[in-house]
Amino acid sequence: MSDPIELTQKQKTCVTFKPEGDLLIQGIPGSGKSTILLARAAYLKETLPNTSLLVLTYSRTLTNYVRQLCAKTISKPIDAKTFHQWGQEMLEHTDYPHTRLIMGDNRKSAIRFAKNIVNKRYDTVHFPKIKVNSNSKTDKDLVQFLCDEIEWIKGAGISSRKKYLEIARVGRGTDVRVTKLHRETIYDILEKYNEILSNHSNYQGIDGDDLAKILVEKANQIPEHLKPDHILVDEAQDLHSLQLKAISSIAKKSLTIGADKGQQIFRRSFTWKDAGIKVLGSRSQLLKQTFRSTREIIKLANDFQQQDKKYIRDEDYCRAEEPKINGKIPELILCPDQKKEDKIIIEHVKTVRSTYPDSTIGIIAHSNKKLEYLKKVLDEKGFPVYLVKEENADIISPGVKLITFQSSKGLEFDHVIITDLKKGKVPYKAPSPGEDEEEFMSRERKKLYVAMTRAKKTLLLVAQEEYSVFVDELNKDLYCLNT
Ligand SMILES: Nc1ncnc2c1ncn2[C@@H]1O[C@H](COP(=O)(O)OP(=O)(O)OP(=O)(O)O)[C@@H](O)[C@H]1O
Repeated sequence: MSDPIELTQKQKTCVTFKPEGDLLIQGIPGSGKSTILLARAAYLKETLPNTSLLVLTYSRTLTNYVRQLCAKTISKPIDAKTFHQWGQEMLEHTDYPHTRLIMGDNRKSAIRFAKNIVNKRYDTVHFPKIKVNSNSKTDKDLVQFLCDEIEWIKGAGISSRKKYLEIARVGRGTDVRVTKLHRETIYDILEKYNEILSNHSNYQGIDGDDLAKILVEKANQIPEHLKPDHILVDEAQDLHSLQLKAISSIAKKSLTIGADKGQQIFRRSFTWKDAGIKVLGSRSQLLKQTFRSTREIIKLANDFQQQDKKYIRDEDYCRAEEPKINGKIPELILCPDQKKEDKIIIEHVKTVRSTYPDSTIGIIAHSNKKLEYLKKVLDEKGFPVYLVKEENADIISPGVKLITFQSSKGLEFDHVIITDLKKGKVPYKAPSPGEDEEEFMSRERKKLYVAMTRAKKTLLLVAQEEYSVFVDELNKDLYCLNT
C-alpha cells in the first residue's frame, strides 16, 4: 500500500460526513473526488463494522481503476461495480422476467426492426426528414435518429404518448423538424420496440435505458440483505437521472456522489433535483483546488474550457484554481501526416521512459482502432504498451497505457500524449441527426478538456493535418509550438 495522502480539512469533512441521506461532492478535475470516495468507503467500513457498501461507476475501465486504487491505497477490500452490472444482479431478485441487456448494435437492430414493422403495417406513418450526412444512407441516419430519440425519451422518464406529444425536446437539436405527426410515429415505433423486447426470441431482454426505470419500480422486491447500506458513485455526471434515482431508491442509508459537470462527455442533461438528489447546505460540497496537474497544464485547460460557452453558462460551471506546483509548459507539435506523428510519439515515449522509468505515460486517441495501430507501432520499437480497455488491464503501474478520450475519464498519468487533433476526429465529424449542434461541440470540447487534465507532470498535444478546429482555440501563450 502507498503512503496515505494528507487530506485537506474540506476533504476530511466529506470523508466523515454523517452517513445518512445524500452527499454531493462536486469538484474540478484532480480535486480528489475519487480519493475522498474511497477514503469515505474505508472510513465507513472501519467505523461501522457490519455495514455493507458499494462503489458504483458508469464504465468498466473506471471500475477496474477504482478496484486497483482500493488495493493500492486502502487496507479494506471495497466492492466496486458498473451501474449496469449491479442493476442486472439486483433485477435477478425481482419478478421481472428478463435480465439480458440489449445494448449497442443489438439495440439498434431491434429498433430498425420495429421501424420496419411500423412502416409496413401501420396506416399512417410520418417519418421526420433527416438531413443526410455525406457518405451515409438515409435509412442509417433515420435509425440513428430513432435510437437517440428513444434514448432521450426513456432517459427523461417519459412514459406516456400524451407526455411525449406535449413535452419540449430540450437538449435535442433543431436540424430535424419533429412535428406532432412525427411524434405519433416515433411513439408507435417505441411501443413496437418495447413489445419486441418483451417477446421476440432474438431480442428478448431489457433495454439498458429501461434498467433504471424497472429498478425503481421493483426496488421493494429486492431482498433487504442485498441492498447496500451505503452507495458511493464516482463520476456520477455520466449517469442518467433515472439511474441516479434507482441507486438512491436502493441505497438503505446513504448515497455519496462524486461528480463534475465540466467532464460530462455523454449526452446527459439533468439537475441534481431532477435526479431526486436532496443536497441542501452542507450536503453539497464544491472542491476547486486540484492536486493532480501542474499550474501550466491547468492554465491551458482552463483557458480552453472558456471556449465552451454552453458550459460556462451552466449553473454548475466551476473554474479550477491554479495550482502552486509549476512544471513544463505543454507542447503542441504539428504533423503533416501519420508517419511524422508516429515518429514524434516514438521519440517522446523513448525520452520520457529513459528520464522517468517509474512513471506512467498515457497515450490518448480517438478510437480503439487508432489505439491498436499505435500499439503495433510502439510494439515494433520494443516498447511494452498496454491497452487499458482490456479486462483487468493494469492501469496504475508504471508503463505506457493506451486509452480513448472517453475512457480516460477518472484516470491519471504522469505524462500524457494526446493524439488525433485532426479534422473529423476531435471534434468528431458532425452531430448525429437531431442532435443539438452547440451541445455536440460542448461535449467534444469537454472530451479534450478531460484528456488534458489527466496529465500530472507533462502534456504533449499532437495535431495532424488537416488540423482540428480546437488547435486554434488553444491559447498560443500557454503552450510551446513545435513542428
Ligand atoms: N489532499 C491531497 N493532497 C495531495 N494529493 C491529493 C490530495 N487529494 C487528492 N490528491 C491526489 O490528486 C490526484 C487526483 O485525485 P482524484 O483522482 O481523487 O481526483 P478527482 O477529483 O477524482 O479527479 P477527476 O475528476 O479528474 O477524475 C490523485 O493523484 C490523488 O492522489
